[in-house]
Amino acid sequence: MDPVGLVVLEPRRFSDERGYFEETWNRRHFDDAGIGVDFVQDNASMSIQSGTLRGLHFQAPPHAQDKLVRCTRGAIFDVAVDIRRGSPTYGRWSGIELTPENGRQFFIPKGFLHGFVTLLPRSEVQYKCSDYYAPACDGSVRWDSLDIDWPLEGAPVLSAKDADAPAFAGFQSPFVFGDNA
Ligand SMILES: Cc1cn([C@H]2C[C@H](O)[C@@H](COP(=O)(O)OP(=O)(O)O[C@H]3O[C@H](C)C(=O)[C@H](O)[C@H]3O)O2)c(=O)[nH]c1=O
Repeated sequence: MDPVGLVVLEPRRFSDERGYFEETWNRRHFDDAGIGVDFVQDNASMSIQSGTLRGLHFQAPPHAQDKLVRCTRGAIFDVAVDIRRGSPTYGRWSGIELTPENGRQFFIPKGFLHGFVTLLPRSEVQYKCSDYYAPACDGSVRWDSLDIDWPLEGAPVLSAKDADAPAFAGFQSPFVFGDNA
């Protein structure tokens, strides 16, 4: 059972002999789907090597972030883990391959860990956030301390921060299921 709250979107793509056009973000589509969210910050990251793993991260309340993630170059395997205490899917993960070709976007609400591993060199990820960067609220969990099937061939490329992240065992989540803090 996939964690409740995660949404995969595939914006409509208008193709013609020049290529394609798509609306990558339209607030009406979220409103129509009953997802009330205001994004305030766009992020982008590029990872030189395939097998680069960024995560698993979250921002704690009062600056928790909903995220809308897409891959604009290369390919990534994007992962979200439910860390809302009391959730029927607490600790469960869901992963999806995002590429410029499939055009898929992954909506990850507050209360989830987020991370991804790149599947091709020089992969670029762009994602919208519903709150500003708040380093004092930044949190992380070790990428390999959950039963996530990362599509990796060997050890990932990690930042020092991610290499030293605490394990999920004993993690005290600041999120409560049903509390949209
Ligand atoms: C997230 C962020 C970072 N920074 C600065 C802080 C560092 O000096 C530098 C690199 O940050 P970091 O190593 O945390 O970047 P990632 O490892 O890609 O982390 C991100 O990747 C995972 C997958 C996420 O979902 C989060 O958005 C975020 O944690 O950018 C900023 O200035 N603003 C920001 O919003």
